Amino acid sequence: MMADLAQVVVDVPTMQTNQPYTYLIPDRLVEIAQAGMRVIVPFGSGHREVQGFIVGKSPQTEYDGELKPISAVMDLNPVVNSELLQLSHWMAETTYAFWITCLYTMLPNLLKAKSQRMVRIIDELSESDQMALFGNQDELDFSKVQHDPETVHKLSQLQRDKKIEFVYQVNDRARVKTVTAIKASLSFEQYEDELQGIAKNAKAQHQLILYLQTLGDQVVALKEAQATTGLSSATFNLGQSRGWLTKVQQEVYRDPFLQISVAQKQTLTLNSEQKVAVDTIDQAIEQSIAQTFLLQGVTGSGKTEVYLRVIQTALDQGKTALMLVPEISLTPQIVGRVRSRFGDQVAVLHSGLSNGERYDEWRRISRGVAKVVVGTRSAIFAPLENIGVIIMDEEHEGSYKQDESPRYHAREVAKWRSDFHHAPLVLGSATPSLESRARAEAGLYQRLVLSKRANQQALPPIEIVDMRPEVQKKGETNFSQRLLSALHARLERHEQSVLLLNRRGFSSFVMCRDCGYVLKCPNCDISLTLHMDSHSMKCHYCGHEESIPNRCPQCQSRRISYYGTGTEKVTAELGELLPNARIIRMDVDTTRRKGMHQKLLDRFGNHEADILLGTQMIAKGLDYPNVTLVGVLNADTGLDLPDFRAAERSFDLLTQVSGRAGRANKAGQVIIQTFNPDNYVIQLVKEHDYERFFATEMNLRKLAAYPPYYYTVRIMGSHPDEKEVAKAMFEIRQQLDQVTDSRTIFLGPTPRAIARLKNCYYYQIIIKYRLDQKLHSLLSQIMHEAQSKYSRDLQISIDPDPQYFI
Ligand SMILES: Nc1ncnc2c1ncn2[C@@H]1O[C@H](COP(=O)(O)OP(=O)(O)OP(=O)(O)O)[C@@H](O)[C@H]1O
Ligand SMILES: [Zn+2]
Ligand SMILES: [Zn+2]
Repeated sequence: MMADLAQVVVDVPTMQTNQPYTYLIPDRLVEIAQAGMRVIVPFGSGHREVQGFIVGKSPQTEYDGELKPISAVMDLNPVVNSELLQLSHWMAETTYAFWITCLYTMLPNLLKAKSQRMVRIIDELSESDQMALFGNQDELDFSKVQHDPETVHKLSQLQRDKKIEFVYQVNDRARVKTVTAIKASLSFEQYEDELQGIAKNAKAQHQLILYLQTLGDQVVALKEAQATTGLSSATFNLGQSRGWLTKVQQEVYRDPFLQISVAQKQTLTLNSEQKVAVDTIDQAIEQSIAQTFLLQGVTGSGKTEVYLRVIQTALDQGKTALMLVPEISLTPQIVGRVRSRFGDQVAVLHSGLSNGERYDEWRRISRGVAKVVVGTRSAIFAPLENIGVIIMDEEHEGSYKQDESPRYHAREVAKWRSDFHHAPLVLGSATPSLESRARAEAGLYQRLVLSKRANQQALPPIEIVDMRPEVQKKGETNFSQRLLSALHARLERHEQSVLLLNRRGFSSFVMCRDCGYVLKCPNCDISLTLHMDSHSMKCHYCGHEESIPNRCPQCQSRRISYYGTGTEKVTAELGELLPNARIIRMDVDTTRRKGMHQKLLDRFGNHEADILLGTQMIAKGLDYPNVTLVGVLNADTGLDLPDFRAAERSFDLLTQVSGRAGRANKAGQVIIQTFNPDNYVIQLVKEHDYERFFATEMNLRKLAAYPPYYYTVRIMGSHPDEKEVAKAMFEIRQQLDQVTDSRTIFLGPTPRAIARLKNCYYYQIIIKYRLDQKLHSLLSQIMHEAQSKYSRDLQISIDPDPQYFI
């Protein structure tokens, strides 16, 4: 027999089912079914039905095996195009994720529909069957009875007798939003005739006709027509009954821009460095070259303007553009800028959108209506065709890596799409990740430098204030004399200040308040993490453990304590010190409600407050001309986190926040308070010297065998029983030892920082390697075997290039 076959990846996320299954395409679906569509297929035993994706079709083939047919198709057009289909497969391979999970990751939530299986009567049933099964209805929701074996048995008998059939009601949650709209039904002359026929005093009818004459072929939302004419809905209803107009349902897109204030449109003349950058990237766009550029520009150097110009070039070439930002709430102004330049062609994708808004934006993109996409991490999967350029702003940000499955890094996906479309990729940052900077050093990326601020001013001078004498003099305080008088001066000059309270790693480590000493692991030179559950200090790398000290090992002070303090407390302290200052506090609590983030920033932008005090969320992307002072209350918290990227992250954060001062015509100043004034990170931030930081940090990474010299992978195991997970992880370690390259380095297994979470114990192995041909397939094999080899409750996950080691 000849038949069309489809390869289907089913929505059963286990390793055993992580491959396409072959199904028969029934005759009625042959014309419809295509790769990239969602389908319903029978799977396993009994009446189980699952959703899946067609990932491939094979033409008419001889087959004699027992193949099951696809039950239903959920889409009329593919929801995943062939590029994204290939990408999903690559991603599943490289991130050790299930293929089905990767496919869903690419789609808006609303498309993750559940289907409902209904039983429908097609021939008359016996009175007793009718009543027992269906009552007065002629349909039955199968999920309500599927666990009752007697009913199921009865139903399958009836199905065999062709008395009933199974149908699928796809409860597609994807709902298109519509509004009532009107269009004119008559020609201009016909309206003239109608005008003759209405009474002179029927003013409203008169006006309606005149309005309809202006419409031509336009379809106008009823609301809008009412607003324009000032006529009531009764008048429009009358017009409809007289045959003057027709009402139609018009599809609308929910506007996700309501929250975002659109910045003024401005035309800037590029400075010479900007011009070189734009010209170089333009050339790659025009010649379709998949070159990666590292746009390394100091804070306020006008990177955004470069992005906007090259997006314009892509559009001029009839292509599209994709721009990623780390978190819309971190870079709220950028969306406004893109939108003001490119208007309705822009679609925005980020987690702050409702599911409906997200779905609408996604449709605008896949239909080719939106040609520019701005969005956060998952926007990298935007179904744009013919991409001309991909941009990643703040490319060093950790949020570009997803920390749940699939554990992809948007930068790697961007690279893949850049290759696919032969389009350049632009990585922009004032503080590039060491990985990217090193690749530029090696010539893999082309480096473009913006060394000066766009406003022609110098970067703001940075002053370091040693908090140890301050605290000794005045006792516990968050404000040095120096910072207070600088704040005072700003109040008098009606200028604004930004204060950063660094909460990174809050309370997780122990520091001496007298000498700044931080407890470190004797083996790894990485700070120990406080574990309240076991009342001890632990190293997350080698497992070293010691008790929480009472006295500082360096200066014997008793003032060694958990370090950290909250924004609320600090705001109150500042309120007492500067009673006349108007302060806006910005942290997770004050920005929890939708739109609050933007509201607070707008208030600050309108100078309704003098001081913006907040956590990391205020450090990036803000561009307010009146801000002339930036204060960092506590530079230390991030410095000694038990993570080899701790120094890099601190350097980034301090540089970024410093960059908020003096961005327009007024000069800026920065004050950084610290208990570790001699720390190299703080010193190099003060010098605005990213390049030296890069060189210094590279040396340390080389010595300690960390990225970018080595790649890292983390294997994580969890189980409700600690013995089980430990045993499995030690076995995995042995398995790795036997096969992998001798230069590959293993750390662990060790318990994780939060060793017990949701009643599961977590152990990890960290692998550092340079070239290891066998490692990838071995790790895939470990994933495959985990569920069959060990107890069912053991969960194994593999994270390539983990961003956080805590
Ligand atoms: N060629 C130019 N001439 C005048 N002003 C410019 C020029 N280019 C950019 N600007 C202005 O300089 C300011 C800083 O630019 P932008 O915000 O793009 O910097 P950035 O490099 O993205 O900085 P950051 O990394 O700190 O966010 C903006 O207000 C922008 O309008
Ligand atoms: Zn001390
Ligand atoms: Zn250690």
